[in-house]
Amino acid sequence: MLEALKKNPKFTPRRGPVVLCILDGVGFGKYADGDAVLAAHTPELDKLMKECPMTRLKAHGTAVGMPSDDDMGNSEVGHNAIGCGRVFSQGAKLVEEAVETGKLFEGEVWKKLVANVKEHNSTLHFLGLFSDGNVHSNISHLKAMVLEAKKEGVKRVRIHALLDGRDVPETSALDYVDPFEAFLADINKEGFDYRIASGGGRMVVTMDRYNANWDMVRKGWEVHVHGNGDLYKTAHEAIEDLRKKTGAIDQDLPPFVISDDGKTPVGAMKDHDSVIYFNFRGDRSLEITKAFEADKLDEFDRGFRPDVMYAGMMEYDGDLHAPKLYLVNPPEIDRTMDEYLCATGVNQFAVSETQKYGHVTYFFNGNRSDKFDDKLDNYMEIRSDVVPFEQRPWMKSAEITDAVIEAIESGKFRMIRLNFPNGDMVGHTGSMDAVLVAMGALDLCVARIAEAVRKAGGVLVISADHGNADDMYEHDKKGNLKLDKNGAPARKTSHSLNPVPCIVYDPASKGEYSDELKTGLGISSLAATCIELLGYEAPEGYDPSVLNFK
Ligand SMILES: O=C(O)[C@@H](CO)OP(=O)(O)O
Ligand SMILES: [Mn+2]
Ligand SMILES: [Mn+2]
Repeated sequence: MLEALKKNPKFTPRRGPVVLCILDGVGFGKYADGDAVLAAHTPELDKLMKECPMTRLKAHGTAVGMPSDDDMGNSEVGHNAIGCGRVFSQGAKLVEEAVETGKLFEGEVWKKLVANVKEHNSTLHFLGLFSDGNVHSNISHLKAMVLEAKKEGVKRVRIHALLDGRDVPETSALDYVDPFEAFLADINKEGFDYRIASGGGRMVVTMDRYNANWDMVRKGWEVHVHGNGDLYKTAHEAIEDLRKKTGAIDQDLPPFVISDDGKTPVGAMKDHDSVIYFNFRGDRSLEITKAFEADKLDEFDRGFRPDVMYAGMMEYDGDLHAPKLYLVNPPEIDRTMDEYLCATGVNQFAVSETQKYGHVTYFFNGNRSDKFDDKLDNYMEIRSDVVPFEQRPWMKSAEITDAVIEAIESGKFRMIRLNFPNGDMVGHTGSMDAVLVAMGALDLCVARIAEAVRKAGGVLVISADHGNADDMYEHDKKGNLKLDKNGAPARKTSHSLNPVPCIVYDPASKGEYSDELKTGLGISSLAATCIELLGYEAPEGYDPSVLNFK
């Protein structure tokens, strides 16, 4: 148990709660073209930004523990940093180091997985997100593992490729598949049998999160494990054909299976195979991990369940200890703000809809699914619709707002945190028109929350975990707008490298801190900011708050 937080002598807390509102994927754009945050009708946000103390926070690259400042931010690293008030080297960086130093291959788990296939003359399978987005995975880690498998004499490797187009350009799958096929062909010249065996778009198969839509996992299981699905000779052919048939962008392409003879899948899993799920990020790894590991599974009927040795790239959940075997230790994120507030007896409320529910709970608490205190931690999930979000860009923003206002008015909670997914989830669809509606809906919700905070005599901190809606069009390295084949702006579905706002709306302020907030900080400063506004001193080692006390 942590020690209780110390009272901050410079600040007496307000009568009402501190409300931390995370606008997922809402940053300050670099280019006016495609900046839906700038273009949308958002009178409330505009007013708050003009009238309240405000600063910009870094939300990408090394400011959130990514390997370099060329890496965009994402929800995991963002909410980890916001929730624990410090920056830890994150999965992308830890795995990169483990691969580069060779530590990954010296570990017990790698050795066991390889020994297993050598002993049984069975197959080593790799399953994961097939891109270099560095949000969930990096294909360079896969390549290094494939080369090491070859070096260690593994005869047969099968790769199950989840197509991205969400952390990388929306129709870039062949830019990864074609060179990889050439890479495998070179290995096979030396007498090995290494193949891509199945795949599908990441928003259709396997990578569901927070129990939003288990049918995605069932569909993935069918093609990766059983080899049941539409058969193609190569992944290249599958992608081209499925694009033609559906018009879908990569993340939404249907599943496919590779077969040489049009009957037998090349990579169905068998007893004694080894399986590595090579994504390092946990939210979209936990369900497929459960499908492989659980003795009893209620979510879908697995049919034949081969007795495989399964390992993840990382431990995805520190409370569930899932998966049982993993290759790289996760960051040791401790002393989170939620845990400190529990130790101090502060009643907390966290809410979002399904798509981001784990962001304000599991990610916020350092990738732990349990509460720190059953009484003081109050979490609410509002079920997300299972629809393409460009068709419902308002998502559940009104319902989240209702819940937040009820929590404020109840007077039960000193600290309230929420996540509005719209800027991000709609941003990922690439639809500018839908994002404009999403931002308009958010603005109405922010106005309602601000009013409730004012009435309750509380403080509202508005910020974000990374950008997305602020960068809806592709630009080249010189900053010129890229056009698609029809001459329209090329749509961008991924996150951005942009900073995010930090607005402090404190209508009951007595002027204890300056209107000029600190500059040059990252989103890890939000924890200390909230803790100070609650009337406590930030714990040792926390990154500084944005407040300049007088
Ligand atoms: O949808 C996701 O999994 C990621 C993008 O890969 O987005 P976020 O980090 O905002 O959750
Ligand atoms: Mn996010
Ligand atoms: Mn996102």
